[in-house]
Amino acid sequence: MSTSATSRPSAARPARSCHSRPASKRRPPVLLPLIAVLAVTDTPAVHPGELPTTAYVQDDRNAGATPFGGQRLWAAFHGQAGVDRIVDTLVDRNLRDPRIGDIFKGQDMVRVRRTLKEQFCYILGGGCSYTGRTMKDAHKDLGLQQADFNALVENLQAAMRAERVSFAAQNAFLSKLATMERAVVVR
Ligand code: HEM
Repeated sequence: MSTSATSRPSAARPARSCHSRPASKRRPPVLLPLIAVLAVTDTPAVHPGELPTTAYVQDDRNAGATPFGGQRLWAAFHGQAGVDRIVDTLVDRNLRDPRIGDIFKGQDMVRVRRTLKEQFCYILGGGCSYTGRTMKDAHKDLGLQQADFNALVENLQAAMRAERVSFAAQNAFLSKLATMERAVVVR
């Protein structure tokens, strides 16, 4: 078996390492600032069937409310399966609703469904992470009015009723969402 001449550093052209350059000629460490910027602006992964969004910092606090402690609310909403049904009913009702349906048309409803499920699970104490944008950012270009907010709340109440969530649990959850009104509605 012959040894290939190319596998050895040639005597005429000794192998070079960047560390052998004098410090003054080394390339500037461009990767370090790039990594620092990415850590702050954090481009979230694009999930299957969803459109990319502009970069934002992912944080559970973007959900807009702190989670309930314990498992009481999570159980009252029938866990993940119950939350999935409620969000699907809510989104379907919103899309069919003549008062607010047009606001949702043409939006990335795959993403809205997914992030709403995460947000509800997070707030209800189901232990999910919320990966979406802040309520202010997500709604800033929609020009939403109080009447739009009220229509969505009505649809959510109907979805929770259909899931047979107790009125006490419905009201506890609605009180968390009420605090987001200022971030969602334009005044
Ligand atoms: C407390 C009430 C509300 C909550 C908790 C909520 C929650 C959310 C969430 C989690 C998202 C996705 C965020 C993301 O993409 O990162 C979203 C987006 C959206 N929401 Fe809401 N929302 C509320 C009120 C409303 C109302 C009243 C309307 C209209 C009637 C509305 C219309 C939309 C639309 C159209 C989007 C998609 C925006 C886009 O992708 O640019 N939301 N909302």
